[in-house]
Amino acid sequence: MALTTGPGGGGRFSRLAHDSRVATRNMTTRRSLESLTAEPDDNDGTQLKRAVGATQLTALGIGGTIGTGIFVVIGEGASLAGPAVVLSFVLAAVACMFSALSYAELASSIPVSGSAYTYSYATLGELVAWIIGWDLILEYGVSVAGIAVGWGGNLNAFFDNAFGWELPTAIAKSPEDGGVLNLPAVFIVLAITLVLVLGVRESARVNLVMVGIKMAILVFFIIIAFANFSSGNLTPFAPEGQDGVVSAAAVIFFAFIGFDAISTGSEEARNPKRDLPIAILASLAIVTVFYVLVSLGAVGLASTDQLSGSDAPLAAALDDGAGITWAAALLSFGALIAITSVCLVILFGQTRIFYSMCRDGLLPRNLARISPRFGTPARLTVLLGVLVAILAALVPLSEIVKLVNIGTLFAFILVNAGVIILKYKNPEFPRAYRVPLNPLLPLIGIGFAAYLMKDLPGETWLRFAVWLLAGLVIYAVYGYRHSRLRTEPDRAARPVVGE
Ligand SMILES: NC(=[NH2+])NCCC[C@H](N)C(=O)O
Repeated sequence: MALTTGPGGGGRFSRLAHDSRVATRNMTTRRSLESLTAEPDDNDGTQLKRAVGATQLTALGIGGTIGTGIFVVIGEGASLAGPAVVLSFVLAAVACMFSALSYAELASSIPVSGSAYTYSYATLGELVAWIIGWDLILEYGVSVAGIAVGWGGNLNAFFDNAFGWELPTAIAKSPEDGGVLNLPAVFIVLAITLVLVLGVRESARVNLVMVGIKMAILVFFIIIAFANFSSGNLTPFAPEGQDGVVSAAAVIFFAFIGFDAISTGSEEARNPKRDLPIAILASLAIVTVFYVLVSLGAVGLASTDQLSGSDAPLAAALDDGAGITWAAALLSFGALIAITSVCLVILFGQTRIFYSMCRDGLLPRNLARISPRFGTPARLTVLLGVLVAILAALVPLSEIVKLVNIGTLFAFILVNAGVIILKYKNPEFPRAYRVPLNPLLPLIGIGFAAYLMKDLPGETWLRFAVWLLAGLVIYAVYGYRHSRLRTEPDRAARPVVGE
């Protein structure tokens, strides 16, 4: 699976064999679709094994998705929407569905790693590719910081429920939440960074086990919740009305991000054209069923105040709501495992995307150098790990969630646009899976993403604008001039390894 091989994967290097016709000095320079998808013409010994089937890809999607959102962010959703947070989950799922169709089409048609960054290099040109790559750094890198903060909250819930003891606030919360720094969040990020540097051989089977634990814990929660369901908790159902439901959906959206990470495993898929669409759509469907049942159980088990006042709302629902402390301890332990796996998958995905951008020359290429000792891009992994750890130490979760959401919704818009562009500009390009009713469904996908984006607060928009602006400046002073597609058209396809 994605994590069993070196980042960037070897196969794509040769597959990106450069098409010199596109090497114009132009920011709309595109990679040709044919060169992206052609079979490799040389063998450098790093060809990824196409060994992963639909089930394991689906597990990768679920593995990268179920985590902080359902275990933690549900609390903020409940504070915005009340028990109607269940409807927010449904709304966020529907919004994702349309974009998932577009991801399915692009992932099956351009089954190389790099996800939306690669797709937009092919369909929308280099400038847009850079913007989306920079945006994906936000989506992946920054979200790992958020996920780590959620991990810390569940660690404390576990200590509390299992031993009746908690880490002091000063070292367990960000300054904005009344602490000094969030040490558990730093710990988990650095631990995962270390594992990634050492060369994580996270096999598809190990991922399957983690996903199994996650799902078992959630089934356990659903059973206990429905057995202790008290319908009195459901009133008033939607205290903030429709606005509350939509604002909560814009935040809850975070829980659904991750099915897109399947596209980073594209190169390892045995039968990408068939299996990628299946895995993307199936994992979203399975996750949705779980989320709706879990959120319904949670709002039946505990009051809105109990859910929204906790760093680990599901554990709090079992403890404060139903008074079953041992179940709360078990749940927070399960949450730790669940969130660890999301963290690992997403930080890995981040190093892979960053690596692709370095390799393409849009970021410094020497950062992408592979450590001969570990066989991983150690330098880049440590750099990213340290940056993410600093962020995790200081920033409160709810800020990170909103920033990640706006970035991801923006990526969804570009992916939907890519599908529409592919239909008109490259109509004859072979596609194994096509979004039905193109351009209608991708347009609906864009509409939903914009709808949720507009519900995020003004300061989130401001932070996002600053992020994009910083990205444009970096592209202007660095990426535009160092892009390999432009500077070394003939070598752009080669790996950085051994340089
Ligand atoms: N590509 C990403 N940003 N993934 C973040 C996944 C977050 C995940 N859905 C969670 O609730 O924990």
